[in-house]
Amino acid sequence: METGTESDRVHALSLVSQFGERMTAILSANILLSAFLVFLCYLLHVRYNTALRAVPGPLLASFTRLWKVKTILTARQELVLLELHRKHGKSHLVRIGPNEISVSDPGALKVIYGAGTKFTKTSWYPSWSMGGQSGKYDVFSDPTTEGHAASKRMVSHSYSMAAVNELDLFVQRPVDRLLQRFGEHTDGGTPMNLADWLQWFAFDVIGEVSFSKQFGFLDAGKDIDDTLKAIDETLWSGIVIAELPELDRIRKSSLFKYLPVVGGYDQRLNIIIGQAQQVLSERRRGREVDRRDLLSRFFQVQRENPGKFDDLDLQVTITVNIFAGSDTTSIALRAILYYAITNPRCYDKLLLELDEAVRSGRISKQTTLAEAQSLPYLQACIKEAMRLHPSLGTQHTRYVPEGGVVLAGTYLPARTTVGINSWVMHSQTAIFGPDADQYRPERWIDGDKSLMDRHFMSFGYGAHMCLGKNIALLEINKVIPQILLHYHLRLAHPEDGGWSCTSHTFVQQRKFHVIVERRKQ
Ligand code: HEM
Repeated sequence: METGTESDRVHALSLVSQFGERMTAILSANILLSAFLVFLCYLLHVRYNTALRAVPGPLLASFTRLWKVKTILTARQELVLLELHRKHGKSHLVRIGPNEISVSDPGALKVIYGAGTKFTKTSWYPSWSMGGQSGKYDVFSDPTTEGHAASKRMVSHSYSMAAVNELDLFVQRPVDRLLQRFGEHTDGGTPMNLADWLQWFAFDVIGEVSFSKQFGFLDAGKDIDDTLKAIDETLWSGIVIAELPELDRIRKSSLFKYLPVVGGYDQRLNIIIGQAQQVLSERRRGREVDRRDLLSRFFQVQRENPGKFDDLDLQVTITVNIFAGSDTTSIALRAILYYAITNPRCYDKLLLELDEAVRSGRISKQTTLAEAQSLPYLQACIKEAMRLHPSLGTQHTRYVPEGGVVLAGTYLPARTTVGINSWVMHSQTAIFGPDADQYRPERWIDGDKSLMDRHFMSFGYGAHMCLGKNIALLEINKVIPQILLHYHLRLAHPEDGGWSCTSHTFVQQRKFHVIVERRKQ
């Protein structure tokens, strides 16, 4: 009897236990199912409960910003955007994030970026702050209209054409050094990798014009202390943080450095910030310079505006020059030379114009900006290369202001992120002609130049137009004619296209090897 009771109890206990296990399994399944349904509802909400639902684009992009991050990590985001706009051409809008639209409508350019616009820079920008962990904004990273305007007021005069004209000699020094380096590659010398040499040149120029001190890349003929490698890695980390600004908020955490791609961002950024700090302290300690470089102009701004432009302002302004002004310019230089030498008809025509200008005395040995700008075909070649290969591969993103906006016939509510990519705008056949995807400098001579100029975005647009544009143009207009007049260039490896490109923020060209021959003068 007792034994029977015991076995009944064991049986009952086992039933209870089985029941419990089943209930736990059912509950777990229910919780999982509920979580899945909640997640599904969230995704559907993100995808459809918005005015953006009608805008075409990749399905995944409408659910998550990770689509854009993935696209960036493919290293040719501008080509992906180009392809999407080709596919959805009629709409002029492509949804590339749950809350982000890429715009190709030429009419939207003025609306988004034009004078008096209420569109503001997005959370993409602050993570690029050259103040590093101090959080101090520079003129590029400041997302506020007021902050940006105040910084710009302080420094813009130093970048004016009048100021830049005084920088001619600063640029000539690195030009001379570069020409010498070209000479070392002639007479059966090894092909010259212009991807490297033009980057070293552009960095040395920025050193000269900013603080009268070259980085020394042209002398060393190499990336000293892997500085440029560090900058490149910083750009990779920077763009991922810019796309996922949540990461910016945990940058100060001690675990941040262990994250893939973004970890070590500040340490690398500090290499550039450190260079600017060193230059500043050298000058404060009395290093003499006999010329008016940008730093001496910024010191003057500081003296004339006590309390309004402190040392940190000065430091971020110098740092942003290095960051924004070097790679961008070298990319433009590579593009100008690449497209010229790979299009023999244009190359011959350009050389004819340059040789004739020398013969007639229109340009001097150390070509000045004004002289170069008087040569229409050279200017057309510069514009056309910068149109086909803009230095920045990113969208210049802005928030739609209060009240929303109608772009390309679609209403977009306030706080939608919108942007135009210069690669996409420059491919618009309505503006640049049916052969917009071809290199044809003549379009800038026989086409509607004014219309094309109004849609040329390589230097940005409107209030945030590149501050260093005049400096970049000075560099380009001095060095390109001088190289072409002295040396004949041809691709060393035409069979593989002559270069390869990868883009993070900038669309960098690599392995641009050329055979250099001295030209008969
Ligand atoms: C060919 C060379 C260059 C190109 C293609 C270029 C391109 C650009 C573009 C597209 C922007 C606007 C970005 C945006 O709105 O998101 C910009 C802004 C800027 N660039 Fe350049 N840049 C070049 C050279 C330089 C140089 C040489 C400097 C400095 C010495 C410089 C300093 C700046 C600064 C400070 C800004 C921020 C302007 C603002 O937001 O008000 N850039 N640049």
